[in-house]
Amino acid sequence: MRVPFIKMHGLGNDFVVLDARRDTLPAMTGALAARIADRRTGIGCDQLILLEPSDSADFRMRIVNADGSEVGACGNATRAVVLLHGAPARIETDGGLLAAEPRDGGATVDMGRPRFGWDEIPLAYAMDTLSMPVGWDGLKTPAAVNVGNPHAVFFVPDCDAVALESLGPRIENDPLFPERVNVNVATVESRSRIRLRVWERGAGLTRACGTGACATAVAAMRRGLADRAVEVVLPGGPLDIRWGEDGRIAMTGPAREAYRGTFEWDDFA
Ligand SMILES: N[C@@H](CCC[C@H](N)C(=O)O)C(=O)O
Repeated sequence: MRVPFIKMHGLGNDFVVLDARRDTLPAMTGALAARIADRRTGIGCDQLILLEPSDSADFRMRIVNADGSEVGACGNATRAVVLLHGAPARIETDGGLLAAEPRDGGATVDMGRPRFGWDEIPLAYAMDTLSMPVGWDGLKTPAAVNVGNPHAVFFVPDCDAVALESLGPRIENDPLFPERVNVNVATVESRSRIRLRVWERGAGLTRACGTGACATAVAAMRRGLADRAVEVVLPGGPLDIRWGEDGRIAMTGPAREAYRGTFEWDDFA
């Protein structure tokens, strides 16, 4: 069976989007998604995105990491799919209901309210999540935030100097995080600008992570390091993050369609 796909990205965090609202597709499995995501033998992407019909929203978005794990949130993909939708949309995800609207070649997404309880991250045992009393080599006392998915945020003098390729997978898979974790290293440059690199759970180093930008901005604001509106600059470019008085996070940034194609489902099944 030949299946159409759309290749999209948000600041270089790239996606293969399959639209099962229109095309009837066989069931997606983690192994199949991982084969499609493979950059040498598949189409290649950080996340596979499946759009499906929804009873409670305009459509449902499923998010599968390159390693085949299905997860609750992806900020960059949310901007990409609302751009594709071409109109304001309510989107059902495993991490909650999101409202998003296209804007200037990108989108603004209401990412909802962050959660800070140790069991909501989740962590393996109770501890302070604003300044966790733990460390891995030079990286220590992270903040933990759940924005539909789990994040650990480390504030460091220079995020470009951190060996994230080696520390990222160690922290991601530490038993302290029973559902693994996305690892963020951030440098606060001013009260309105933060530099950020992210080792993503299930995908490794990516050029940008929307939920990572939200988690980092909120952690910096809670620690009194930043104002309620910040520019978070990732290797792929900047995102505008605002944490409203109502507790909800608004993320604004670009998204692009790169190209469209088809593939033979059975080649990957
Ligand atoms: N790229 C994403 C996050 C994708 C999911 C993440 N790797 C996880 O496992 O939670 C973003 O833009 O937020």
